[in-house]
Amino acid sequence: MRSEMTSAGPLLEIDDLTLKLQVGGAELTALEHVSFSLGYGEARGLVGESGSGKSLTLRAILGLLPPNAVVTSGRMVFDGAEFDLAHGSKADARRLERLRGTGISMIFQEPSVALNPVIPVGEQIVDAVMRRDHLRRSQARDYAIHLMKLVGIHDAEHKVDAYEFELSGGLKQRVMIAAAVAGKPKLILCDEPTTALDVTVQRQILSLFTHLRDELDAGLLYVTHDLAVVAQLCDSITVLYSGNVMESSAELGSVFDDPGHPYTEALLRSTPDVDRIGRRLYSIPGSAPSLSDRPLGCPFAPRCEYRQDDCEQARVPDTSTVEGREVHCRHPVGHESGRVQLAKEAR
Ligand SMILES: Nc1ncnc2c1ncn2[C@@H]1O[C@H](COP(=O)(O)OP(=O)(O)OP(=O)(O)O)[C@@H](O)[C@H]1O
Repeated sequence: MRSEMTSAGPLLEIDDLTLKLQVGGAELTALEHVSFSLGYGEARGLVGESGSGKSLTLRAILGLLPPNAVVTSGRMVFDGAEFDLAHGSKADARRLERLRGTGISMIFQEPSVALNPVIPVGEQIVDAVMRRDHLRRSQARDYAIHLMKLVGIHDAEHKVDAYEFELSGGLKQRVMIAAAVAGKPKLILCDEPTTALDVTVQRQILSLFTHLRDELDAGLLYVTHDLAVVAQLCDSITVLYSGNVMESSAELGSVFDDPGHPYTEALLRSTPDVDRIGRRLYSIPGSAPSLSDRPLGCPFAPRCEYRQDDCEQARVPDTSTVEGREVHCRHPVGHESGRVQLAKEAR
């Protein structure tokens, strides 16, 4: 567990982020009162099924939202500097822009989207280095080659002059990781960076992240739907469902051992596990609501095995703390006798 606070507080704090999307004349809520924090050097998994609002959360942090998105509330503190995400001034937008690439970097799911096809990949890393350090171009190139080696590109002296179309998917992703760390960011946002890769390369990239965490001491906010990835890489976890935080904890192990929210418990049960080979994998019944069809009460209630009448009456409780972590549920798993045991047996 490497989560650390400085006396000034965490590296990143997101507080009460609510985001609406204008779609066909309607205003749809995509994120509702989302809050979490990340310590210096900490890796937090931001987890949830497709459409739960993970990418929009990252985009809000970067200030790169789609044109039909409106942040109606939200405050961000990054490395001691405060940003009003809802009513940010032009000066705030310029401060956020300055953070991109130096204070905060992003690694995307699909590297081809982020890499420029007509500029050699090494040049793109050099540009990122020079945004941060006032080096001569030849020095920046040497540093780019060093970074390419750091991310496991063997013949970096040659690959530095290659174009992205000449590289395999795994190598492209390594180049993008090198470009993302070139500006020595304090925070790296990762949006499912291994999803587009085959399983063997996925594993290599994940161990690269583990290695880089030791080298760089950067905070990592890692978006994924895969709890096995979170288990390998992260210290802490925030579980999103339909734009709401369901459960959030600085202690990943405690959530995996005793999930507090029925949704977290269902996600864990539906994660493949080598110990359970041959046993049928649980799948959560039904599907997540669309933005235009969010239920009045807890959004997970229609799929929840433990739902009670009051779950469908009003939104999820604002805060409910169960043993040091936030669980936004009226009837958390383990709070009623026998629940934890039942959940464990089911897993
Ligand atoms: N610009 C947009 N206009 C309309 N709807 C949008 C827009 N961007 C995102 N959405 C919707 O908002 C919801 C949250 O999207 P988001 O991309 O954040 O989900 P996600 O958790 O990252 O999903 P995935 O794992 O599939 O990438 C989804 O229902 C998505 O379809």
